[in-house]
Amino acid sequence: MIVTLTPEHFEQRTTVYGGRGLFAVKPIPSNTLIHASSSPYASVIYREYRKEVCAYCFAYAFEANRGRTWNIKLDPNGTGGVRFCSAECKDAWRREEDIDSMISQMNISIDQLDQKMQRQVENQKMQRQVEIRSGRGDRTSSSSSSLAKLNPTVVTQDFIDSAWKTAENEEFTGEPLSSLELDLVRFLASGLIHRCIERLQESSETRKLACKAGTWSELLDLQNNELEYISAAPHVLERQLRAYKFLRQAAIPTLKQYILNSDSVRAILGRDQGNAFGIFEVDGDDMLGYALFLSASYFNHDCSPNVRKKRHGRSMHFYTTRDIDVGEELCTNYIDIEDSVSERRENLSKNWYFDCVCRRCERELSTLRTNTYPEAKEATGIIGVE
Ligand SMILES: C[S@@+](CC[C@H](N)C(=O)[O-])C[C@H]1O[C@@H](n2cnc3c(N)ncnc32)[C@H](O)[C@@H]1O
Repeated sequence: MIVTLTPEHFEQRTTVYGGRGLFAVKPIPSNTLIHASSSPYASVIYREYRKEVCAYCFAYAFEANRGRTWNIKLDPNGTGGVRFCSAECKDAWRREEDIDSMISQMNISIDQLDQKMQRQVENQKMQRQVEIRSGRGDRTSSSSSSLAKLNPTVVTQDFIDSAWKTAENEEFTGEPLSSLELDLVRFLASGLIHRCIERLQESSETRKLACKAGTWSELLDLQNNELEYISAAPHVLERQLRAYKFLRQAAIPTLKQYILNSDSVRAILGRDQGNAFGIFEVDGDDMLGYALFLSASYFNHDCSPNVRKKRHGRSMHFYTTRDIDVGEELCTNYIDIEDSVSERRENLSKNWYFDCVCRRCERELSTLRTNTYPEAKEATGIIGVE
């Protein structure tokens, strides 16, 4: 399926190295805005930043407000730490995002379950100490995860499927979620809420607003990196399973149907990795959270990119960095392109799970090989500097 993008400057095509990419359909001058992805489908602001980042436009208080937190709260009690930089942002968020108050209700529910888990663990610890002191308990912990029991040597799709199937029948137990896991729960909830709104209000005006972020089928059309990601970082699966089980327990009634099985959650998680963008300060380096912008997920990476991205409030904008010819692929950079070729390739392989095929890598690798093995150049005649 081809996603609807700003059609004026480019089209989506299959690349020679596999997968899809965006190609210029006409000459484009440098510094042209070629695409704006107006709102994320799923997003989260990290817990530690929630009082300092506007929930709607992602403005960072430390940039604009000289180090103070934002004081326009979602409700007078500051429920869920959701804050805004202005009354306009609060209104827009309520109108466009918090349809039927779903986000507000989910935030409250997540916080309540988290607090309940914290209290339970405190009580269990106290109980245990009493038992140990009175000689009735031993000092070893009996908790072990279902994942540890499966103990894979190589992660396969079967292994992942079976871990998720098991989780579908398990209650959330054990340690309370870490901040990272709670952020993941909120990220998943925001995506599921968009999906729910799309279903609930298919014929209304509200749906049009909600769909600024895109549709569920557009999300499903993104590249799914579940196997690559879990193979590279198997420990992450446990974090995902815990987030899913917690979410199932915390979900408000309207969301329950989307998490009875794990399909929807896995669909979002599989697209998160390899497609999500960091939400950075506009003019700084702090990463405040992350977001999935569906229509912006077709720019491939190049170590000499011809497109740069810049966040404008809630939207992600893409500009050409030089004049572009018809037929050229439009690429951004996913990583720091000041790094050496080895560092870049290691970063892309470890964190993005692909071997970069860009011309700059090819050229620099070639130089590296020639310098390391000069005889290779003589033998083949094909390795050399341009
Ligand atoms: C954000 S998606 C880009 C769109 C993707 N090509 C698709 O078909 O959906 C990132 C994925 O594209 C591929 N990709 C992007 N840049 C690449 C590059 N320079 N070399 C090889 N593969 C690349 C990788 O598979 C990567 O995980």
